[in-house]
Amino acid sequence: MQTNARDRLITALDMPSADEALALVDRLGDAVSFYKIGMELVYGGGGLAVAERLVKAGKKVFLDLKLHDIPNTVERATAQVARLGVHLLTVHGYPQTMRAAHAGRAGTGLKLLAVTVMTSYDDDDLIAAGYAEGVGPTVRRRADQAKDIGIDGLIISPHEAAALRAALGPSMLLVTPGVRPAGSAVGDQKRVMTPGEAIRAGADHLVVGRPVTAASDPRAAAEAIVADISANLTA
Ligand SMILES: O=c1ccn([C@@H]2O[C@H](COP(=O)(O)O)[C@@H](O)[C@H]2O)c(=O)[nH]1
Repeated sequence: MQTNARDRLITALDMPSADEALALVDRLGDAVSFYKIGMELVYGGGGLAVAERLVKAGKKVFLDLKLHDIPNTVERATAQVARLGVHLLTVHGYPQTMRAAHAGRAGTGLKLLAVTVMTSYDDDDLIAAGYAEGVGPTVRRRADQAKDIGIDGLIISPHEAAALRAALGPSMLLVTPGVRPAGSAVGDQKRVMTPGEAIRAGADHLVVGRPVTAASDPRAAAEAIVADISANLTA
């Protein structure tokens, strides 16, 4: 588990271009030590180069590609991602996919996170997608399967963190998007908590995008989140 409050915050660099992403990184300076790079920046061009540049600059990088394909493709793609030197990679929490990614990262330092149920989903969304069990049991099933396969951590919402921490123990990394500082817009997220609540629930890392990237003063927004994390780590 990470004890440094600043390293608990992962800022999502959801930006359309490498230039805009790097300008934000400059603005955030030492307020942010851990970045998430996802589909927008990768598909917009330059996301993987930004990832390598951040790693060289001493930042931690989480590549949020949410891999899901046939096992051969997932295994080989994971092995390629491991060559970038990033710290974390997401794959969807399906057993076949998780096993393939686990094989693909063998012998590397890359850690894998399994996406359980997207934080923009509630029970009705899952049922509409054909999963009649709802959020809680589906997250738990995927979490247990991930642990059995040897996956390092989970993408969950803060709402599931306390129960999973109790069930899975301290070594499973619990990474929670769906984090909103008090008073900030929830947007398309449905299972949310504040940074302090998420930390108290047992999350290791909080993923925060728009509350930082869309803030008029992103550095101040990041510092306020780190302060909330810090206050609740020591409480
Ligand atoms: O279940 C999930 C999985 C991934 N995400 C990603 O986290 C950030 C959240 O951004 P906000 O702007 O703070 O909502 C974003 O990059 C998502 O792709 C998630 O939200 N939920």
